Amino acid sequence: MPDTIIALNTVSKIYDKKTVLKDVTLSVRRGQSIAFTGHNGSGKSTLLKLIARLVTPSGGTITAQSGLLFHYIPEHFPKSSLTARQYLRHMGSMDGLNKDILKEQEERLSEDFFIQGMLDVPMKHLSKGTLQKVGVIQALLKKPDVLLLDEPLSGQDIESQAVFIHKMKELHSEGITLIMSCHEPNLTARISDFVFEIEGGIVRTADKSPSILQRNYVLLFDGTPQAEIPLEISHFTGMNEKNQKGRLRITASEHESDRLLSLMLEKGWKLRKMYEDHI
Ligand SMILES: Nc1ncnc2c1ncn2[C@@H]1O[C@H](COP(=O)(O)OP(=O)(O)OP(=O)(O)O)[C@@H](O)[C@H]1O
Repeated sequence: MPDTIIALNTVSKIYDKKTVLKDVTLSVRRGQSIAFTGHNGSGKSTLLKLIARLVTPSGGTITAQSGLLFHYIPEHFPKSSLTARQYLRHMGSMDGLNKDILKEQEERLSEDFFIQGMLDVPMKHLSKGTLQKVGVIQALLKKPDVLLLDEPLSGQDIESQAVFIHKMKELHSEGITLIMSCHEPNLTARISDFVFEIEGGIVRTADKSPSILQRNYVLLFDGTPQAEIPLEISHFTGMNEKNQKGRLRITASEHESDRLLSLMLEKGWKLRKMYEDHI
């Protein structure tokens, strides 16, 4: 296939005589966003590690276009005494970034993920969700061609998930190839072009249910002193008036919610809560 950058051909992985993955054949094209779902222990992490070349297959072949920069974000980070800032500076300089660019990237990305206040805390004291954000920030200091993420949404609160989904969509639109594992089918449906399910060592395509894609969400925003209501959102039907506490409640379709979130964050609002509208 012309745009194929990674190809797995009848790949298997056996651990201690147990077959975890069997005859996996799939190809990944440049710029695709792919998710693997499956029960605990089904082999999602193993498949990501095989693609990242962190483990070797027991059978079959994995080929990748030469010169691609891969970044892999594990599900669990080692607990380190380094602060997040020290870790990011160290990893960024290993990536060959100069000090000024590194500082600018670190500031911008930590703002995007709302972790500015935690950059000087030793990583051993950070929560799983915050460590995952540090991992994503590190992976984006120098943009990779392929970003592999193991369970990036687990351990994140709803606000962080929304920010994360927004960021992944942005990276996808920039042409970065995204390959992730995820437990949450409604979240994978929002980020991924293709969802694969792993069961009994077999990898097969899973349906992206259309009903998932037509949900409505209620978004509650807190205003900051500079917050303004973006002109572009005047057509949103479920919008109430800014109340005395400077809060705003807006209902948006699944399709519109990412753009709405992006516009509101740009205009100085903070997402307080987001939930599915069942009415
Ligand atoms: N290094 C290893 N040595 C032996 N067995 C392993 C090793 N790594 C993974 N396994 C086994 O392979 C199977 C698949 O593990 P894997 O971590 O890939 O699953 P997963 O789908 O990512 O699970 P989870 O959703 O819990 O993260 C499990 O039975 C696991 O115990």
